Amino acid sequence: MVLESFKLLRRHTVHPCSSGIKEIKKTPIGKGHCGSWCTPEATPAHNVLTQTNSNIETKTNLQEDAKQNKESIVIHLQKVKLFSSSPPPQYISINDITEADTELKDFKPKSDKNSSEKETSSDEKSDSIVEAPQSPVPISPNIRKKCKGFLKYYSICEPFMPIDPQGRVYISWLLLVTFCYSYNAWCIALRATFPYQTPENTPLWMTADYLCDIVYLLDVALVKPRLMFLHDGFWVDDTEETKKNYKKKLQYKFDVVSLLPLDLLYIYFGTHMVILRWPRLLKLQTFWEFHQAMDRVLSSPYVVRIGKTLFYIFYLIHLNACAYYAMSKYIGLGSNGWVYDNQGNAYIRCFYFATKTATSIGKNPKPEDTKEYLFMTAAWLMGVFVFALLIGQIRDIIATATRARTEYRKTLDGCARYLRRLNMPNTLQRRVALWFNYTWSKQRCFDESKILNSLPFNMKRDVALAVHMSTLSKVQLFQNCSDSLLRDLVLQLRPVSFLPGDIVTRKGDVGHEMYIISSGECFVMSQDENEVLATLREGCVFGEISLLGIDGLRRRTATVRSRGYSSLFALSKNDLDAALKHHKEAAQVLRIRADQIIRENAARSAKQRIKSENKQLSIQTDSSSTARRRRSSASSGSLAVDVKRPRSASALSRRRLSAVSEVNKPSSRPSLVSACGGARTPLPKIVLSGD
Ligand SMILES: Nc1ncnc2c1ncn2[C@@H]1O[C@@H]2COP(=O)(O)O[C@H]2[C@H]1O
Repeated sequence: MVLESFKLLRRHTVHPCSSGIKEIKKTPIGKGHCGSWCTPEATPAHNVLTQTNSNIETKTNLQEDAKQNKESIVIHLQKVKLFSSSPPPQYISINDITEADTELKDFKPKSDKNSSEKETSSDEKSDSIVEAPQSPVPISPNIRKKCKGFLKYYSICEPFMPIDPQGRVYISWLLLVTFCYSYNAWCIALRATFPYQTPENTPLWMTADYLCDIVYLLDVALVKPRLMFLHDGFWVDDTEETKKNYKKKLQYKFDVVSLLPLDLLYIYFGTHMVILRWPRLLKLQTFWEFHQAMDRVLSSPYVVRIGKTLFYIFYLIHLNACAYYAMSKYIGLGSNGWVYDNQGNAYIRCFYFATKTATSIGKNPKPEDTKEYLFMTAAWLMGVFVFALLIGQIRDIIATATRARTEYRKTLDGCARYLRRLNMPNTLQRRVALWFNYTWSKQRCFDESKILNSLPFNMKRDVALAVHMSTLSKVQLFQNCSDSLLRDLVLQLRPVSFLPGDIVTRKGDVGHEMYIISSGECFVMSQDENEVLATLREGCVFGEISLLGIDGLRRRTATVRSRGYSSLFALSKNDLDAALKHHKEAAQVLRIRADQIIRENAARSAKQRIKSENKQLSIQTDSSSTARRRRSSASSGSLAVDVKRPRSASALSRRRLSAVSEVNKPSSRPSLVSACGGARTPLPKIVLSGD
């Protein structure tokens, strides 16, 4: 019996708050309406059988024998849900199991043979299928349909198609609703106060009004109820659920009230009572939603933020202008020096007055009675508090937009001031300024890690990988090693830049970092720095020999100079050691390359030593033979015949060689530019570059 119950439970997991088996039919199992992995069961409204493949059930305890103590047996079932919120572990008594059994029996006659087959097959599948994670952004229905051009906007008209809240179609719709909202916000106050609605143009105004109302209605009835939403980390795209979700929101109530047909009272009051349309102003949330969406989507959201703040400022001035006109009309147009004198364009004159009172105190028409004094006080207070706030907001937005540049300027100025105070040479000051300029133009920031630190580790790594991918893909060291080496190292790489001629590593220094060239070129210089041994380009690695400590070698084996402006990634010894500990193959590659370079350098210096020894030897032979000649000529006296002694062939060739080397020897240390011209591409086998 117990075993049977277990089998039963394995096949039909009863959700702890299951309300009835009949709801199975309602609940789509597996993929949702639009193919995403959000099942309505993940929403709070659904207390139905949980049959997702992702649920792993673990039986933890069977307390006693079921046959003997049927009612006291408690099976502790802990449901571990991988991809949805897990309810607290439940203790289901054997009664519950029996209930489940009966529910199943009730269910079986209704379902046909196929369905039971389906169940078994879905059971089998549940063991084998691994649930794919849902896309972090909802898959836009119009993208799925691959509609092109204007056709994709058609999807919004399909009544059963869920709408992606981040998609372009929805944002376009929000733009339309926001336009209608702005029309209402501006025109209701304008028409209610100024005499711009006349019997002749009333039909035009009313047509515009009702077109906007239609948009409002469509928004409440067709669009908002189909908006996908996030629940328990899943995008819910079941239209029943999206509808329920919308109805639960406060926004729904405001949207419905905003559609109140108070304008039916026109029949009683007349069409000039435009103020009856005030509920339309309650759709403010859509206006905000539009700006939020634009803020998310646009590459420079500062424009949207400034636009929104300007909208508020102008709207407040507009309301002030309407109030001023209404007040003037109430007191009597042109009846005293403060009120509007009914001259010129009424709206422009009143808007000008409202702008003046809101932004300045003094030099305004003097109020003459209590009402006017109250109006002016309110206008000024609004100017002082609200406008100051809004203008401050604009300043903040601009400051945020230019923060990185401001910080860069601050650092540069601080550094320049410091060098000037210490009377540092002008050339050094110029170099520092150049370095700042170059680093800023390349990286747009000085500390990359500061920006990325707020991200979770894996995301930070992905961002760093994406940013540096173009360079890292050219590093041969990473190409032959496992991907995880790249992932391990990418966050440890520190971007550094060098100016033309800058020394990156100096021969004989203790090595603390190795480098990967991101852009630019570097020269590996010979011992006397007269010759370029190798030209390293994008993707090349250098500075590793002293870090590997081969044969106890901890010092730099060569001086490396930046040829022009160059950007490198520096990797510290500790980070390299940590990475190589887990990536033996990379350690091997580096070691082989280092060995090869050491051997090449040793061979080269041995050759040079022999060459210089030979030179010295030939100089010595020459000088000794001259001395001998002098001695012999002195001994033979002036009458002695100067007989030339034949020289040995080796001495001759040595002399010729030394003559050649004298010709070839550069008169002075070559400049880097001349060295670039004759740059060799040495060690073709060992340079770790993409090309
Ligand atoms: N002949 C060479 N060809 C290419 N690279 C070299 C050569 N000699 C030295 N290097 C590189 O220059 C670096 C200088 O610092 P390291 O000795 O740490 O590591 C050295 C090598 O990576």
